Amino acid sequence: MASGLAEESELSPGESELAVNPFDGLPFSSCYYELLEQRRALPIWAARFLFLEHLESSPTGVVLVSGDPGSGKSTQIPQWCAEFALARGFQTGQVTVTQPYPLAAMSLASRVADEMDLTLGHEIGYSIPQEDCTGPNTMLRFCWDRLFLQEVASTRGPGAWSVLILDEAQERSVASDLLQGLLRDTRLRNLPGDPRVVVVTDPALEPKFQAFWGNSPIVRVPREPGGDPTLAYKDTVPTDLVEAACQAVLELCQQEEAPGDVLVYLPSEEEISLCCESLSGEMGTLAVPGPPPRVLPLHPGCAQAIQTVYEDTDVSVRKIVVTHWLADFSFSLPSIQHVIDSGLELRSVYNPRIRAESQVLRPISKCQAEARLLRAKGFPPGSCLRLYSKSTLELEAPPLPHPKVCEENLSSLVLLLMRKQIAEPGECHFLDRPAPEALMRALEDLDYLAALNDDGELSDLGVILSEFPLPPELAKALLASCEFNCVDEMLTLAAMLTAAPGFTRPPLSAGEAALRRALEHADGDHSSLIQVYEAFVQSGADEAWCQARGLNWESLCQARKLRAELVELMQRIELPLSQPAFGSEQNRRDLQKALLSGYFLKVARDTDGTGNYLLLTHKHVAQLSPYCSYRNRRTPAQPPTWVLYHSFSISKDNCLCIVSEIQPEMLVELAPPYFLSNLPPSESRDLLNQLREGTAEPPAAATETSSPQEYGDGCVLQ
Ligand SMILES: Nc1ncnc2c1ncn2[C@@H]1O[C@H](COP(=O)(O)OP(=O)(O)OP(=O)(O)O)[C@@H](O)[C@H]1O
Repeated sequence: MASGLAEESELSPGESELAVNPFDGLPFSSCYYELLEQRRALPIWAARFLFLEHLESSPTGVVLVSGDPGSGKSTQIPQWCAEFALARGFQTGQVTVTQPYPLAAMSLASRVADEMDLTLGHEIGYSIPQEDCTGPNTMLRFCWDRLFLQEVASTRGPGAWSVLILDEAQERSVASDLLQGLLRDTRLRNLPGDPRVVVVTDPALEPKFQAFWGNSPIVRVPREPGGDPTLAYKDTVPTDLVEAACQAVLELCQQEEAPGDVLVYLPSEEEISLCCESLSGEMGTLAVPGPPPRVLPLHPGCAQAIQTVYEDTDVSVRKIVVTHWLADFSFSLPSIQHVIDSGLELRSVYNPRIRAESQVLRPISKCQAEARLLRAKGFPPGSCLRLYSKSTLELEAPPLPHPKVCEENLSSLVLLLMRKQIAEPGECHFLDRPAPEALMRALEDLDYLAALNDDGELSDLGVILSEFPLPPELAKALLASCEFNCVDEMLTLAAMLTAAPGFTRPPLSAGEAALRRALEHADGDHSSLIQVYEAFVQSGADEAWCQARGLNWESLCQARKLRAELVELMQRIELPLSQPAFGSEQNRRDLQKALLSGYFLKVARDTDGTGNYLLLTHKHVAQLSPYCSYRNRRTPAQPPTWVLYHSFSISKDNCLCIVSEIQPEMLVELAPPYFLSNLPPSESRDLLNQLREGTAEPPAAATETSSPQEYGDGCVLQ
């Protein structure tokens, strides 16, 4: 086994002056030994040899690891697996660690590179959307799990691996569940190179994974000794959670006997921002000895700023970290002494019946509540204030986190699964089966998009769609843009819809609103997105330019990277690019056609001019989102009758987001005929069928701007 290496890295400078790093052959730095001391103090260190033994001899090739948050699983297991793989000469490739959140993959790679005394981007790397920080010599890679699933299913990525670590399996991300489902029947021990799989979880999920993985050995990390935090509940849930959380933080900061950093859990990113704004205002005026506390947000939008939550440059400054579900398991900050837990989470849940997303505010699971409490454990023990009652937790909280596979739109994942099964046909065992309706809906949507052939198998078009890191309808629109000669604009749109989907934040000031209005395009929200992107690039990707317009600079930078990635992908699979033509009348129509080729499932019609749009597929009524550019037009401009929308949300309001006008004739030309026949009976469907049969009078709006023959060139890809 790899114990030779494992023992070697236990040496300290006094024990061996000549100890060299086995991964790069260089002597260890003093920083390595400092971090080694910290690593040895982690609860998981005691389980090191047991883990390596099981990794060597597991009869199934799979090892389960279960331990509390902060016990050292995410940082130590990958290093031990790298030692194991090195001892076998990395015969079948690198060690890959999947993470459910890109931010965690990035942050862990940086920490592990330091702990191993290696270079980030060389021996240690990470792959997250729009950022591949790896090199030809990368032997340990942290990867967003969805990206890894995409790599496994398609032709991209490094292919084989020596050890695959599925970390944070208790988060129940769709990709992690699916990867386990695909791997369960793989006889790892019979594969070339004898690869290994490690599944890492919180103890609450241990029985479930143990039952799933049969007789695979399990390593239980002993719980850290240390006092339990004092736990307090609120009798009633406060009406204003942000205010209650701020109040609790301020009270803690004024107590001299309660030093230490504070972790605040709120339901959503919006509340995190409000809380940080409010606390930052208060901190300057707080009568506390020493420097004012530092308020830090922690959510997926924080990107590069993430390391600041770990930095300990000045221990005399108290840190207040404000976060949500992201830090339930993935971010362990040892300096935390106090936790304030709102007990709620805002999650996006997909309803396949009406193809709608809704933002659901719901109680966190008991398992998450326990993980949050444990953040305040230690010497001396800290405190945890739950902004809810004990009976709320006992009666309303589910025992375990919800499996995401039961809450997401599955069309992308079914596409990848079908792609994978072409190469290796077999069954996917679900840890929890998605509702049959969700799977059927996903298959139906893929069929309409022509991703399936007559036998229900993946078509050639489906294979190409699965190569794109985009939802199938957007990938289809991008492919259609090759037919309609507007690839340049559709690339921008695909990148913007994915990374920076629009004007979702209201402008803050009149000046900001005026600057932003200048970016709105007469043709609707999709063209506005292209216009915003082009203006952003022209500004030299200037952060101040974005700020002045209330635009998210980081999202726009992401969009730029994604666009470049998509261009590369198009070139690799030899799809044609086109010259920019944004703004011309021809380009406007081409863009509409390409969009409709992918989004014909998302069309709505205002039947009586009141702003109530009837969705064609579900007879559901919705309104334009308050941020839709058509809503801001001065009278007498009327919102369009027929629209195509990017998403439909049924949370606070019933709204269509990112909307552009279309002509029904175009829909008739571009949607598959059987889609139109399958629509539920409505006046709109009758009208479309009449148009198809050539028996309808074109609506006035359509005759004004377009002639029927303009829609004659149907999408060949269909
Ligand atoms: N990016 C980082 N920078 C600095 N320290 C870090 C970083 N990531 C982890 N650590 C530290 O490493 C230690 C072990 O954390 P680790 O993430 O390995 O625990 P874990 O058991 O995986 O917990 P979790 O389930 O919360 O991820 C903790 O003390 C943590 O503060």
